[in-house]
Amino acid sequence: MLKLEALDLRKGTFRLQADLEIQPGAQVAVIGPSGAGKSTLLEALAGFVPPAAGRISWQGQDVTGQPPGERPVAMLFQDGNLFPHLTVAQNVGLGIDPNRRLSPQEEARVTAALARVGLAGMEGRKPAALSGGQHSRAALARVLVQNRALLLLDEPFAALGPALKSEMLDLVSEIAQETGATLLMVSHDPQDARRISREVVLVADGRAHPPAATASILDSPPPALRAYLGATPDR
Ligand SMILES: Nc1ncnc2c1ncn2[C@@H]1O[C@H](COP(=O)(O)OP(=O)(O)OP(=O)(O)O)[C@@H](O)[C@H]1O
Repeated sequence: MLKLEALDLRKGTFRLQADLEIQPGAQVAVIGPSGAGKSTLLEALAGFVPPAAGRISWQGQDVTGQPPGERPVAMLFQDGNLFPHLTVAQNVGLGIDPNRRLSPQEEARVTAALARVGLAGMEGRKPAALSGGQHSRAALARVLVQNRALLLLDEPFAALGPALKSEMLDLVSEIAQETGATLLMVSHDPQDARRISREVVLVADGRAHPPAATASILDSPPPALRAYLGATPDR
């Protein structure tokens, strides 16, 4: 499991604390008011924000001091971050080797990942020749080839229209189930949480709270979430 013990994260005067556990294979939505620390939490899990105190462990192994590349973590960002001068296959290959020197087996992994996300035959295209949804799929393939146990998604599909977003969420959820990966997804849309997550980590009031059942937290939100949800078109 993913275990955060007395974790204390700082960014300037901002402070976020966390004491929680997430079971392997869980698909958890991370929700909370703007500026509450959702991205900070994911950045700390990925190794980009060294904690001021506390411990992060995965399957009993302390990863608190591990550099990002050595953690069992792959992260998908909102803009997908594809390099415009590289082909789709080259962009995905970066997930395996930043220098893009791939063995034939690794090339085959890239091809398989592209097929899995519905981009078979588009290996040689440049990102400019992809639609928004295809862009997201390529970015997801790059995460897939990394074969990491923890997938962190920071509002990855916010720029897509509702139908496309639902399609991508379902694809991510299916892939996570197939690979057994544990999924943490920041979202501003409660419907995203309802769609793929049975559990929610609420980040509010300086704390990332232990996972709670999605339906119960969204149906009767705690005060810290109520005002924020009131502004969203959930109900
Ligand atoms: N470099 C920094 N120095 C000081 N404070 C920072 C820095 N970066 C972010 N913060 C503050 O840290 C807090 C948490 O930011 P974070 O991006 O994690 O929030 P969030 O919940 O992801 O917000 P949003 O939903 O708006 O994306 C915010 O109040 C922000 O102003």
